[in-house]
Amino acid sequence: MSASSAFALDSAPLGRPPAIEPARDALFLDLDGTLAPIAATPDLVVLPPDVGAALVSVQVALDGRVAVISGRSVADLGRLVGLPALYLAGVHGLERRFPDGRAEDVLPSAEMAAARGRIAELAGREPRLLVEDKGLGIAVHFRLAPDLGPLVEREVRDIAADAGLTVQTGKMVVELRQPGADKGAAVGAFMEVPPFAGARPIFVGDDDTDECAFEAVAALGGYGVLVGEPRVTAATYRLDDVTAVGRWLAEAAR
Ligand SMILES: O=P(O)(O)OC[C@H]1O[C@H](O[C@H]2O[C@H](CO)[C@@H](O)[C@H](O)[C@H]2O)[C@H](O)[C@@H](O)[C@@H]1O
Repeated sequence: MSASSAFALDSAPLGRPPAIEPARDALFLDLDGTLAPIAATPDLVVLPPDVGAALVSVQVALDGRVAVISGRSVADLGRLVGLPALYLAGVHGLERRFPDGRAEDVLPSAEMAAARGRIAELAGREPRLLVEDKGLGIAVHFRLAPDLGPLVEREVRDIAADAGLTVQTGKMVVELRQPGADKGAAVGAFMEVPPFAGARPIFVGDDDTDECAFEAVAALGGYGVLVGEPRVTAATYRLDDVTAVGRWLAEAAR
């Protein structure tokens, strides 16, 4: 995050975002921790029914200018969200999907294939770790073994440095992914084409990986909404939790 966009929390607490303006806004939404509460493992996550309903209504209200931008793979997002008309970016922006089925993905690299073997070796040594292979990225989850966090971070950083890959830290997870995109770039790419071009972008997210997207929307004349506890962030507003996100989305559709 650039120093100019970081907020000193004690001097500038973030307020609730204003109402979405359906004729003007485009929405970019993170999934875990934003549209769905954090769970012990990725496969236990479900979209709360009220959030799912709000997502459908806001998509109609905004004439389709709604995208989910996540660290998960687009295949996983499709399964979790199940809305065919939704725009998707997966693996932190390395994959993009359009409602007409078009795909814009970074090509898999040999470096990623080599790193996969070393991650498997780490997981073999530490069976309490959970490895989520997303193709263009691999997440090593230590939520079920928090004491392994420092070891995971050290080893994943070593593997990434050797292979020229990118490290992404998150909530009880360290991820390795191919370079070439991030969530900010994914937002920027969607904003260049219809139906997003010309709209005011809003990004809603909870995690470290969302900060570059908060910066991207601010640079395009929009704003970011941080979900969760106050912290230093490039977002302009804040909502407490997934329930508050669902309510705020539902208000736009009334
Ligand atoms: O960009 P997001 O949609 O927020 O995805 C970020 C990562 O989310 C998932 O992991 C996180 O959520 C899990 C389920 O609540 C939780 O068990 C884990 O500890 C969190 O890190 C997902 O599994 C990752 O692939 C995403 O990159």
